[in-house]
Amino acid sequence: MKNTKALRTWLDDMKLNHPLVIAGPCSAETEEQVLKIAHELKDSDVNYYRAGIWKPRTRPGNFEGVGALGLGWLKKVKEETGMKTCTEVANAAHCKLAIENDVDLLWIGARSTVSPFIMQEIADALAGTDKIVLVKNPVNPDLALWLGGIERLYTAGIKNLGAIHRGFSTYEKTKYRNIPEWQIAIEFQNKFPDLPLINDPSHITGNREMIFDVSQTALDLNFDGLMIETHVDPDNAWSDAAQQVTPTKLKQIMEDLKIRKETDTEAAYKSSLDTLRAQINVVDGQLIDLMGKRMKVADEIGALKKQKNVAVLQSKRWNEILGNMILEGEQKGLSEEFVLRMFKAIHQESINHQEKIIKG
Ligand SMILES: O=C(O)C(=O)C[C@]1(C(=O)O)C=C[C@@H](O)C=C1
Repeated sequence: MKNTKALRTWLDDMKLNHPLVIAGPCSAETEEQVLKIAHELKDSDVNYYRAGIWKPRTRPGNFEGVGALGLGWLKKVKEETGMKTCTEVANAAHCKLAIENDVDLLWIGARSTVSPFIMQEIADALAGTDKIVLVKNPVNPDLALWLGGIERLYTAGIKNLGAIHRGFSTYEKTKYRNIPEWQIAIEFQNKFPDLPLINDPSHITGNREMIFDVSQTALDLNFDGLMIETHVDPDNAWSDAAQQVTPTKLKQIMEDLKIRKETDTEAAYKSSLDTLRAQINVVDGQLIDLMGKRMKVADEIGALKKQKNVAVLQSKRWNEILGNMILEGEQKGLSEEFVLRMFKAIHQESINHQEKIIKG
């Protein structure tokens, strides 16, 4: 699968003057709830009305969705409000039912994207469809697996494709429910700049207070749209209560978000940007130069250790360096997370250099 302009035809054809918006409840609970939310979202920027009817849950015993019954409710949403509809599909039977019931857009959840067998089953079930199909990132931060899933659909003749970035699972507790790892979304765009990419701040944050901030970051990073879970009574939602917003709040978020343009043609802007980018080029060159110098010193330490048969890894010394660098970084406005990541990478390269010498 190659990047082509044709990948974004379905989105371009919508001729939107704002990001694509998908909103609606995490789960369809009752017909009344589904219709009430839909009516409240009818006259807004929302392009597709979402409602999960088959819900993959971490543990058994939780509400797992109303099932096929909800498809009739989505049909009613379309009849009564004119809004297009979408839902998650996770196997061939779901795909068949969703298509039969004229759901307009289907998405594949993170727990399905991880499984090539499931992705192939879904691709075969949807083969040749002109429905829009969006693929959420797998739960683990694996870009190749994400793209591989999309490619299975493409190969099955599904051409109206896109991706949803919903963040990644971690063992450690963070302020996010699923950490965004924005770097993966950036790499995604580098590989497929024309494949529509939607952000799902609801699953990234797990917390309605953080949804605006993550949505703005997504727009600042050129995302094409947002999927935001919306409920008339979020606190009493049957699933994911903490991350849903009310329709009124959603409208406010859409109003407050700043939509950035790709670039600006004004001469003064271009010239200032060129000057600053020239400075960045110089500093980047210095960084590489310094890294090269640091690794030469590491090589010398490696040679010394080889003579005396001393281990490469020296945890005490390394932890001292890390502690000092975090403190120094803080004074220069660098986050602890960044300093840790950077120095862990430097340490690994230093170890690789010394390993070459000690084994040589
Ligand atoms: O100080 C050492 O012993 C080194 O080998 C250097 C260095 C480093 O790159 O700073 C590399 C490996 C050790 O684990 C600790 C530190």
